[in-house]
Amino acid sequence: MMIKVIISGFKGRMGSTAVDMVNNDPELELAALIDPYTTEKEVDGIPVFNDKADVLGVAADVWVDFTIPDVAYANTKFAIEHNICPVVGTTGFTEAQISELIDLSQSKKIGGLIAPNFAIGAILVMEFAQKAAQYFPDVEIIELHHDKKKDAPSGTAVKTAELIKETRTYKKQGAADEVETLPGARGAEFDGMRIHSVRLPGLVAHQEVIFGANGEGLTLRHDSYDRVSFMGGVNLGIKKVVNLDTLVYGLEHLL
Ligand SMILES: NC(=O)C1=CN([C@@H]2O[C@H](COP(=O)(O)OP(=O)(O)OC[C@H]3O[C@@H](n4cnc5c(N)ncnc54)[C@H](OP(=O)(O)O)[C@@H]3O)[C@@H](O)[C@H]2O)C=CC1
Ligand SMILES: O=C(O)C1=N[C@H](C(=O)O)C[C@H](O)C1
Repeated sequence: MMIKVIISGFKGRMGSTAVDMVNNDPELELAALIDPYTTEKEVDGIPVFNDKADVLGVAADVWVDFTIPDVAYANTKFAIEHNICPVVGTTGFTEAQISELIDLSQSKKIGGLIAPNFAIGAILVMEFAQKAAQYFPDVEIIELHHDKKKDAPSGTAVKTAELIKETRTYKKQGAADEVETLPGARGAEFDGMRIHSVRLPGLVAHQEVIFGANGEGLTLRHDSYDRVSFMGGVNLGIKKVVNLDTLVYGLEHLL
């Protein structure tokens, strides 16, 4: 069965890469493209809309979303309400939003995926970090991204910290009497861990999870050098969600 895909945010860095991925897979077909500002009415015969409500006349199975946080939350809700399975890469969802969307998907029996990172290497780093944190409770996360990124910390860093929290014995890190002589010097705090965000031109998406203990250290690092690194995960997500009856948070649930 051909899977019909809507891509919201199709003119962006990730959305445009996803358009190429769908066009190169004979099992997938573009159903519609969404961007709020474009004046184009179609691209290569695919209808283009400015508003999500306009896609309702289009037959579609999956809604791929690479937009911005507030828009992505409303889009995901809209997709589920209209029986379209969301595959969402947009980051910045709150815990409350994710749990509300999971409940909604279950009440409608609609599959879906919210994945802060679609690259297999990034998923493995999260898994390894979760294991390492059982033995190394002292950990700092450094995420490094291109300087056009709107949200900080990255969704991947937040998800990594959430997974570490599940296995790490709580500890507030650093000296009890440490003082920031420049505010922000110690980064953001998540459950006693620190997360640092670097933004530089030339970078794509990178993350280090650094563990320290008496006389030893362990560093896990992942690099996305190209946005094509995310496309295997997006493709897998599209093909899996159509057979699910719940939304899941994290690509690891589908591997
Ligand atoms: N899960 C993953 O593996 C990955 C996730 N991401 C995440 O994906 C998101 C997008 O990243 P990226 O592609 O780099 O960002 P871009 O800024 O390149 O793309 C976002 C696009 O969404 C458009 N947009 C804004 N509002 C709407 C709307 N209401 N409807 C449809 N489109 C809209 C923007 O238009 P305009 O620019 O005109 O405002 C822009 O074209 C971010 O949240 C990022 O963190 C990124 C990489 C990998
Ligand atoms: O904005 C990006 O580029 C990326 N965003 C995601 C995030 O916030 O974790 C995934 C990846 O790191 C690239």
